[in-house]
Amino acid sequence: MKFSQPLFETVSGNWLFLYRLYAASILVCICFVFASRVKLLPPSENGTHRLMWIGCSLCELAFFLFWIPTVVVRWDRSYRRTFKDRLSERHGKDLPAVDILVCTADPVMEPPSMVMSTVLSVMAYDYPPDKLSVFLSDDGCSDLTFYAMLEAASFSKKWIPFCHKFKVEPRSPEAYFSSPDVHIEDPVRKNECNSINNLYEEMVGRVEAISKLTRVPEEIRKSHQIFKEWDFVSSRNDHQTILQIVIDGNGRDETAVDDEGQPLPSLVYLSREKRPHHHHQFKAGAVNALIRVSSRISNAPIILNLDCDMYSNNPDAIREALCFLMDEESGPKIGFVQFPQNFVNLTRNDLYGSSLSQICNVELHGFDSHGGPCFIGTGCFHRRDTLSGKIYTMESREHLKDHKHKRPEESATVLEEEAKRLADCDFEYNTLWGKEMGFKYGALVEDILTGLSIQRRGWRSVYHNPAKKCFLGLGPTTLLQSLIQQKRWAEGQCQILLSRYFPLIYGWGKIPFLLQLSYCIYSPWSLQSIPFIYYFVVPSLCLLRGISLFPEVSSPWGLPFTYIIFAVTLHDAIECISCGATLLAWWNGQRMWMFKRTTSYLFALLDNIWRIMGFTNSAFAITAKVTEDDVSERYEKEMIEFGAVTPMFTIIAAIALINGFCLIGGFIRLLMWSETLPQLVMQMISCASLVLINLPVYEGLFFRKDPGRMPASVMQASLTFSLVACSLFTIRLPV
Ligand SMILES: O=c1ccn([C@@H]2O[C@H](COP(=O)(O)OP(=O)(O)O[C@H]3O[C@H](CO)[C@@H](O)[C@H](O)[C@H]3O)[C@@H](O)[C@H]2O)c(=O)[nH]1
Ligand SMILES: [Mn+2]
Repeated sequence: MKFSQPLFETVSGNWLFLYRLYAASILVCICFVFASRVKLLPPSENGTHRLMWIGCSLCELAFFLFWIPTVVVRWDRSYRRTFKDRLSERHGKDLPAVDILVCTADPVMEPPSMVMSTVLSVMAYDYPPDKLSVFLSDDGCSDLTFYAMLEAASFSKKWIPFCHKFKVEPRSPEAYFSSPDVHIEDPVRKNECNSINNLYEEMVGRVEAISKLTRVPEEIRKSHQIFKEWDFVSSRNDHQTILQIVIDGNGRDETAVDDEGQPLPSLVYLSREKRPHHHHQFKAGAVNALIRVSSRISNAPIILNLDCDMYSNNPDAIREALCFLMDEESGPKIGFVQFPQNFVNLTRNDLYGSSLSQICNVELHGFDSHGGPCFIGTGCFHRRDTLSGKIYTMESREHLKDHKHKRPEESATVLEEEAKRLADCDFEYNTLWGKEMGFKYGALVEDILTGLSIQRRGWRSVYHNPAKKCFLGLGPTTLLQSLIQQKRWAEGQCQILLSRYFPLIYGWGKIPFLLQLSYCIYSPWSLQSIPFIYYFVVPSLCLLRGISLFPEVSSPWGLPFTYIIFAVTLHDAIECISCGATLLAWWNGQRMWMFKRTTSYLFALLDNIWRIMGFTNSAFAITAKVTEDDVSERYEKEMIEFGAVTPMFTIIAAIALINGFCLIGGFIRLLMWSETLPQLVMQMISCASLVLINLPVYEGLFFRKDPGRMPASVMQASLTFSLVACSLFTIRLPV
């Protein structure tokens, strides 16, 4: 047979038997823990003690339930490898067209110069330019962002041929010119590089200068009709659709060529209509408008979805994805190919645990082995069919190479007029958009929900994590930003958990059972807040009164507890380090893990309760991609940024202080009644580790002088709260 060789291969993970052995041993110990909880239950005359004990047992039951899906995703893991040479041999330049959809939403938090670099990085893919179209959705409806696209369009005429000629990498000009180690020997290249660098700097200078004004200056507005549209914009949430084909590329317009005479990719700017009475559905709404607009303008069978900060770091990424989608055998069933999210702006020890490294390097591989990764919003190639609601069946199987792609013949002006209507508010009324078609509405993690529903329609997905990172973006750079992002994710997951889309119900009989269980690793995030807060506070408080909540450490009943804590911690550290993190990064990750559970997840839960009771609506808080200079200086130095007044920090500080007081109180007690030591050792250790991990919090409260310290009001509130809690607990409630 001619095409007997596949375009990719799948291998299973190594060392899995060790993991399974470890998981089994934990399971056995969990059984003993539960047995000891029942066996050693304090008698009913010890009211408080009994109550606290039962509380601990319930928490442990919850931990056990949360733990199950983490084992499921680690049980088996798939790794993929592609054969791009076979793809080129077989298909040459006869490759499918690709539409790249980029979303931006705020010219201040997402600077136009950054968006410009992302757009340029994908325009410069090693891919036939007549097959590439880039669509930018601007939810900020900013004429500055539009102006940046005009600049990007003219710069692309130089940038793209330069990239192709010298095989430049990465293809984001911002990333390329900022990396200090561009040793170039070749004098011709050096010259060209310098002159392009100058052009780039000038362009960024212009864009940034204009960004400082609130409006694009008159002389520029005069040169482009389209700027008149902004005269009708009342606000970013109340305006008509603005759509412009900035480059009518792909060989349609003879003048749309680069400096070497090669056709340019198309570039389209869209700001969809928004009206106060109409729910715009955040990113999902923006992407759906882009899907429709792109279907009219270029209608490529493949769609790449990107956040505006996620630039392409690998010029071959499209071919990587095509090795799956175009595979003769399994290709037609693959609905989407997900790449990991990687970040360029992390500190060495990943201060805010933003790297997602365990999710991307372990868990998603587990998803993949159970039927396919979830969709994580960015860095993902979809078949257009999956986003138009199509169901996968053996009869409807279509090979991409047989796909007949027809580019519209109409002029750009006609296309603009027609496509514009597709982005109007009322276009979606009484349609299946947001339900069966496009990205799904109704959850702040529209990506997870969308991916799940695609898989439910019979498609499978593939997770591809090649050594050369394909997409690089920006993670949050302050503690508060990070906690707010985590809150949005947990809130979205909770929305899914409480809806009919809960994977165990929605996916029942439609997707593999293990995949359903894998999804449950993230759904209960917000619910985790309650038992963890209990566990971080109550056992420590109990030290003050000498109430023992764990078996004696030296007794046989104490052994399973010690083993679980020791083994779980060790496994987590090993896993984290094997994903490339430093030991300190792991430690920072533990702290963030705790902060998230006590604040982000708690507020996500509360917001969901408010929402169900009808008080609030959920909102998508965008993560800022820029930071003030002094803040980013502290970030570089890995000093945690506490300088904001927020209930989140009050909770963090209060828990740290309670544990600090309890540790001191516990010591004093032990000095007086040393015979109670064996019963309290475990609580002392847990309290001491909490104090240890919270050291930067005490520093922020009492020792730092810089603006990143805890604000005085947060300190007062948390001190009052923790003192009251500790004294109330010590004074009365007889045991
Ligand atoms: O009303 C909105 C809000 C956001 N965005 C865009 O959505 C993207 C993601 O927003 P960001 O603030 O960077 O959020 P993250 O938490 O980093 O995003 C992650 O989580 C989101 C779900 O919460 C997914 O949609 C994203 O793809 C995923 O990268 C950005 O390009 C925004 O411009 C819009 O287009 N319209
Ligand atoms: Mn982001």
